[in-house]
Amino acid sequence: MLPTITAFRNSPDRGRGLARDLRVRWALEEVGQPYRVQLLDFAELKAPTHRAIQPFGQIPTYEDGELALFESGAIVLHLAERHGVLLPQDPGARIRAIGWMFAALNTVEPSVFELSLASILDRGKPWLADRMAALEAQARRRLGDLAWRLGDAPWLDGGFSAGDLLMVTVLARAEAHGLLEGFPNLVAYLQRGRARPAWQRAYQAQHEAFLRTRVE
Ligand SMILES: N[C@@H](CCC(=O)N[C@@H](CSCc1ccc([N+](=O)[O-])cc1)C(=O)NCC(=O)O)C(=O)O
Repeated sequence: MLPTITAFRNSPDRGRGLARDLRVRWALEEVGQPYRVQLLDFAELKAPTHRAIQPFGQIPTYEDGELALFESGAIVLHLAERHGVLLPQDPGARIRAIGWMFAALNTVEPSVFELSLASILDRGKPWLADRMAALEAQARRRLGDLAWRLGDAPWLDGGFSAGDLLMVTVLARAEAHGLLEGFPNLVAYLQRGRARPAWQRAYQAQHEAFLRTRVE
């Protein structure tokens, strides 16, 4: 029985590769694990059956036999550990790579996601412009720190790791907000991630699911 993930039916990102199942699809492709996808609409997301696995009523989830996981970062970590890929064997390098997973999800992504949220929740509010300016400045501070640390290196710490996989997906959202302007090394890093055949297979699969299920 193949592992099964959940993803959006008729994704609100309109196939732009921003929904968080992409990072799980990418990790599955990197470790060479075939998988099934259960596409959910918003009502199914919030149904008790789905909430039994994902208490917040979101995608993605990952099921494999008795194992049921939520949190895209945890699923990527599980796949990396189970398949012995995406994380170095050396204990010090391994925990540093896991540290970059946390940095992607806990330090960089929040400032970028906050911008996405404000542009939706505060749309039309008189304070939107000021709030977006403040959020953009905060996000660009984080991205500037990341750009400085990455420098001209191909990946964040040695070879490509699960930390890079998550960071690349965070930068894709930053790019969608125009936040990578002025950070050419982050643009190159993002493109390097997207050039990986596993990313391309993952994106193609997610995009095809959108095209099959989109409602105009
Ligand atoms: N921390 C969780 C967060 C998962 C999450 O945010 N899931 C979102 C989809 S990916 C985030 C996302 C949403 C929308 C777009 N978009 O472009 O429209 C892009 C990404 C979801 O299910 N949202 C439905 C809900 O919360 O009710 C994880 O990493 O797994």
